[in-house]
Amino acid sequence: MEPRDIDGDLTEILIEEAQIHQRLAEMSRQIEKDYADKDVLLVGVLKGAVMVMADLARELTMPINMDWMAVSSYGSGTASSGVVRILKDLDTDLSGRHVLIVEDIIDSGLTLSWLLANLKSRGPASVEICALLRKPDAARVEIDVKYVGFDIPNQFVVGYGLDYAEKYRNLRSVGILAPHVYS
Ligand SMILES: O=P(O)(O)OC[C@H]1O[C@H](OP(=O)(O)OP(=O)(O)O)[C@H](O)[C@@H]1O
Ligand code: HPA
Ligand SMILES: [Mg+2]
Repeated sequence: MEPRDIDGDLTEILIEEAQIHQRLAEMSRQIEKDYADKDVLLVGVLKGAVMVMADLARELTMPINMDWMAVSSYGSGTASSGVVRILKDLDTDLSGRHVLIVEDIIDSGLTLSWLLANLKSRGPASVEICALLRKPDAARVEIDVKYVGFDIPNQFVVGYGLDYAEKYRNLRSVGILAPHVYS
């Protein structure tokens, strides 16, 4: 049987695994400084942020708490539906907590602007955002993001947690999905 090679579905590798880890290390040093005297709660946004959360959390040398929320707005397409649904809520009470949302990507910004407002309404001491990727040319809302890994072109990317129809999350690098896969 032919090997089923998912790399063949990419037109280009955008960010190699080593670059991701190097950047996450730099971001972690900044987070350690900024939260030197604070207990931080990392809130990972399922499912895309699983890889970022796992690697960022292990790179951080300070004590942290972790919790997860599942929201979905893309379903099995390549464009945001604009409607954010909570599929799983946090287990943690946010009152008085320093929350750092961990995301894989900010595309239109609709998911995070909704999530930010939702979490801020729960009485936390602070809420900031850490996102590995951001598409500046796709922004439909302005969001104040404290930690960003890479600004990328406005193309649909997969890998390192990011999916197309639930596939490609296990690629170690981030690449541009070939249009023939989804058109
Ligand atoms: O800035 P936006 O245009 O709102 O897009 C970003 C969001 O879309 C993706 O989630 P998705 O809905 O695909 O869920 P998933 O993480 O389970 O794949 C991604 O993980 C972000 O949460
Ligand atoms: O470019 C993307 N790829 C995968 N999932 C996404 N969710 C928002 N943008 C993207
Ligand atoms: Mg998705």
